[in-house]
Amino acid sequence: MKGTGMAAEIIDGKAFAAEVRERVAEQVAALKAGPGIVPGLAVVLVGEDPASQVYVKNKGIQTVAAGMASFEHKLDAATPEAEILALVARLNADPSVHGILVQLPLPDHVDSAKVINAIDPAKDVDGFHISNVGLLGTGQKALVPCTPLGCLMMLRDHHGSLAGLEAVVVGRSNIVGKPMAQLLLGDSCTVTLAHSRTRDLAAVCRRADILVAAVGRPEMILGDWVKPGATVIDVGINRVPHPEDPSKTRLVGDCHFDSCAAVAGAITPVPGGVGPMTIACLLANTLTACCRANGLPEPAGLTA
Ligand SMILES: NC(=O)C1=CN([C@@H]2O[C@H](COP(=O)(O)OP(=O)(O)OC[C@H]3O[C@@H](n4cnc5c(N)ncnc54)[C@H](OP(=O)(O)O)[C@@H]3O)[C@@H](O)[C@H]2O)C=CC1
Ligand SMILES: Nc1nc(=O)c2c([nH]1)NC[C@@H]1CN(c3ccc(C(=O)N[C@@H](CCC(=O)O)C(=O)O)cc3)C=[N+]21
Repeated sequence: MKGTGMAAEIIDGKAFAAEVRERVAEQVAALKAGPGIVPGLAVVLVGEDPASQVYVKNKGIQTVAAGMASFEHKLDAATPEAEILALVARLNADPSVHGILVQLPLPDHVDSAKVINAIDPAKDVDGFHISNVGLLGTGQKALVPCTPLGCLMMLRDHHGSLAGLEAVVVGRSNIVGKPMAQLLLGDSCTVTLAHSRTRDLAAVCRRADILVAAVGRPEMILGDWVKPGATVIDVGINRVPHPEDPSKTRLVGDCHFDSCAAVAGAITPVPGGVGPMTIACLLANTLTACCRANGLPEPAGLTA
C-alpha cells in the first residue's frame, strides 16, 4: 500500500473517549443512587495561558456532564508558592474533593515538584506524585497518569494482548514518556525509551510494533520511520500556522500523519486521538479515587 495513500485503520479516540465517559457516568449515577456519594474533581490553574484556560474549561464541562462535582480554582500568575501549597492543603482536607489536578506547567517562581508532592497521593488523579510513580514502577496499585492510561486503553482495545510486542516510546518526560514505558512493560511489551540523545532514531522507530510519539515536535516522525503494519499512537499536540491562512493555527501531532498512515496498520489522529482520551481518563481516575476513598469496589475496566 506504500505510496498509494492510506493503509492504516484510524483509531477513533474521540468515540472511544465518549464510551469511557459514558461508563464513568453510569457508575457515578449508581454512586449517587446508592450510597449517595458525588465524586468531586478540583482543578487548579495558575496564570492565564489561553490554551490552558480552554483545556481547563473543557475538563469542567465534561466533569459536570459525567455527573461529578467540578471545583475550579484560578489563581493569578504571580501567586506565591506558599499560597498554592495552602490551597492544596485545603483540597486535601476537603471530603467533597476526591481528585486534585494542578495544571502544568506552573509559573517559573513555583517549584512544581514541591506542589505535586504536596497533593494527597490518594487524590492525585494525574498520577504525578512520587508515591504513585513508585507504585506504578513496582507494579503496585496506583493512580496512573491520564495520557498514558488513555494510550494503553486504545492499544489493548486494538491488539487484545500486547505481550511480546516491540514498543518504542519517543520522549522520556515524567508526564507521558516514562509512565507510558512502565505501562507497556506491565503489559509485557519489550520496551525501548528513546529521546533527544538516541542515535539513529529512525532505525529505532522502525523496530516498533507499537510506536508512541510524545516529543512535542510537529510532524517529526515520518512514514519511512514506521514498520509496515505497526500501531502508531501520536500524543503530540502542536499548534502550527495554518497552511492557507497564516492568521489561523492548526493542530498537528508529532507524526507526519499522511506518510505514517500510508505505512502503519493503525494510527491515532490529532485532534481526535489521545487528547480526548486523556480527559476521559481523568474522569475515570476521579471515580476510582472516590471509590477507594469510600471503601467501595473499583470501577471495572477503567484502571490499568
Ligand atoms: N494528548 C495529550 O493529552 C497530551 C499531549 N501532550 C503533548 O505531547 C508532547 C510531549 O509532551 P511532554 O512529554 O510533556 O514533552 P516534554 O517537552 O516534557 O518532553 C519531550 C521529550 O521529547 C524528547 N525529544 C525532544 N526532541 C527530540 C528529538 N528531536 N528526537 C528525539 N526526542 C526528542 C525530549 O528528549 P530529552 O529528554 O532528551 O530532552 C523529551 O524527553 C507535546 O506535544 C505535548 O503537547 C502532553 C501531555 C498530554
Ligand atoms: N496537570 C496536568 N495534567 C495534564 O493532563 C495536562 C497538563 N497538566 N497540562 C497540559 C497537558 C496537555 N493536555 C491535553 C489534554 C487534552 C487535550 C485535548 O483534548 N485535545 C483535543 C483538541 C483540543 C483542541 O482543539 O485544542 C484533541 O486532541 O482532540 C489536549 C491536551 C493535558 N495536559
